[in-house]
Amino acid sequence: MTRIEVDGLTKRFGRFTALDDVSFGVSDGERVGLFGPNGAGKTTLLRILATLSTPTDGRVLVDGRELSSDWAGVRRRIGVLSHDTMLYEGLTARENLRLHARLHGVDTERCERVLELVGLRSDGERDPSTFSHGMRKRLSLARALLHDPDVLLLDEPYSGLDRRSMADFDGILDAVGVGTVVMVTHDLDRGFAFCDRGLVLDGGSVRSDVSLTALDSSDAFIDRYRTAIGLEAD
Ligand SMILES: Nc1ncnc2c1ncn2[C@@H]1O[C@H](COP(=O)(O)OP(=O)(O)OP(=O)(O)O)[C@@H](O)[C@H]1O
Repeated sequence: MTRIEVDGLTKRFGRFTALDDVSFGVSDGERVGLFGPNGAGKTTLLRILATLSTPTDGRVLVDGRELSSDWAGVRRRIGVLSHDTMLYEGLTARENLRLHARLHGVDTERCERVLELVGLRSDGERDPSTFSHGMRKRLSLARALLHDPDVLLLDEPYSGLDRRSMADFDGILDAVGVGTVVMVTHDLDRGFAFCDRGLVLDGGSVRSDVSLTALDSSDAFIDRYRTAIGLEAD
């Protein structure tokens, strides 16, 4: 089953084309990494999938629902972890989650479940401004998971995390069992380990669509990545 269909997506900022006629599908349960150099268009693409930005041309369907005509229906199916942690200062971690739960019509009991999932239950009464970077990321992930989404969209989930926290983060995602994940990352090794498939973007276009499960090492992927963006493979 195709969860996400991206069809002829173009995004222009004034005269600048950030995404140029991008098309691909994401199957149910697939973990897709969006890779590419700075300015490739990765975040622009993820923000459109997340309904945080609208395309200039083309369309996106999630479970057959067109994003532009059923914004709220699509939004209910997706969880988003972006650079903006969307946490309110002055509220405890638990209060932050409860506020989001109320705003999105989610049973507040669910807050305890997601705090447990991300390993923060015993820190629920703390102000997130006193949290480490990794803890704040996990709390943001808890918020993204509150409404039990079918699709998770993650923008640079590993940035600022040490290797152990990265592995913890992957472990949480495995435990949560969200089927379909689209992740932007610059970490080719980590992306290779987590994702089934990698789309390499450059200059607003998909340069390569790589089955990561078919490759036997991240080095093989890094070679494919370098070739896709016009760098010589080692
Ligand atoms: N709001 C905006 N107004 C004008 N240009 C923008 C805007 N947002 C993005 N761009 C441009 O679109 C291009 C793609 O940006 P985007 O953030 O999607 O790249 P990226 O692949 O995520 O890069 P990075 O790896 O550096 O985060 C860049 O050249 C960027 O300057």
